[in-house]
Amino acid sequence: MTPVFPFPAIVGQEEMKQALLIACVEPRVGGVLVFGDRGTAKSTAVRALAGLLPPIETYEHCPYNSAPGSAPVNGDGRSRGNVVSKPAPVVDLPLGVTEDRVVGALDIEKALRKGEKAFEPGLLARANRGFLYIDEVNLLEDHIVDLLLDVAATGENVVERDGLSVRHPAKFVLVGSGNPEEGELRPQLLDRFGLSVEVETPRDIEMRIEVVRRRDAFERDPHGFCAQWASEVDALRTRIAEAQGRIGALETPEAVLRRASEICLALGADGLRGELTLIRAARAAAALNAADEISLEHLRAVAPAALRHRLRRDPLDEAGSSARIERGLAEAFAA
Ligand SMILES: Nc1ncnc2c1ncn2[C@@H]1O[C@H](COP(=O)(O)OP(=O)(O)OP(=O)(O)O)[C@@H](O)[C@H]1O
Repeated sequence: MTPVFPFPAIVGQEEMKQALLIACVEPRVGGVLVFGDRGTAKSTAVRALAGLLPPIETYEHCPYNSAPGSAPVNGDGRSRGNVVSKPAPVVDLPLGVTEDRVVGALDIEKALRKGEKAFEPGLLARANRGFLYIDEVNLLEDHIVDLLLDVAATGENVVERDGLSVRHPAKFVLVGSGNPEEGELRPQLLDRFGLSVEVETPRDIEMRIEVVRRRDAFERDPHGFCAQWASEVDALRTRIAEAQGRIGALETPEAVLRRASEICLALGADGLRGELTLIRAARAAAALNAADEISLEHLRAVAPAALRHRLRRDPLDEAGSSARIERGLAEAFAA
């Protein structure tokens, strides 16, 4: 099997990498949106994520990636096989996918052949305990995005139709990428993604050369290239695992809570998802930095990703939401 391009070998694109790491450490931040130019390592980064998460223990033939010792989903009597260790799943959701394929449906073949009412699990089952990736999420039908966001928020897929009543765990981090020139997401959907990052084609010539050099080295000898990066991948994997262990004990000082609300008020963010995400993301950033508590610096570092998609459009401000956030943050932190 050809290995995937290693995460730490991605040149630059720091905000995207940081947002994905935060989602690994704290999946409750909600999904991550990665919008920007084509060919800027968006899908490369998502595929590399699997290599950063600890493998999952599950049953060999379990389509839901159930944890060992858990009861079979809906009392399914099929043999699940032995417990094995598998890489955390990264499941692609293709455009034009049907709702049946996403949530699962009645197994027609079984229904016709044996008259049995069995459930054929969908992509949400396969993504359990991993990542669900939608390239060109802005081109996906709204009702599918809506459904995915619901399941991502609850961690459970409930199917009630065709005489079926099935409920199974579907805990995954949703990552959507797209190019805004090809269409935008409705604001209602935007707001329900936890973090949103912008990726741009690097203008720095050294950076561009480094991208080509690394990609070329990877394509010539994928195994050799991955071996060269193995210690960095290991170090990052350990950092994530340690952050996951540390995050529950992190304190949130009053000053940080207050500043988060002040920033959201000053920027006019809609609703309170902004504050909630800001604090969760800052806590994950602090855990990744092995800090004892969340600081104002952590808050500042994650604020653009947590808030840029939650600002009301201002038709008179041509600078765009990223520039508005930077201005707002500069004012909030100058105080
Ligand atoms: N910063 C980078 N570091 C390493 N490789 C990069 C970088 N930017 C682009 N690449 C390389 O460019 C190619 C295209 O990247 P990728 O397929 O991830 O793009 P994408 O952003 O998902 O684009 P699209 O939206 O068109 O699918 C890959 O071979 C990838 O390795």
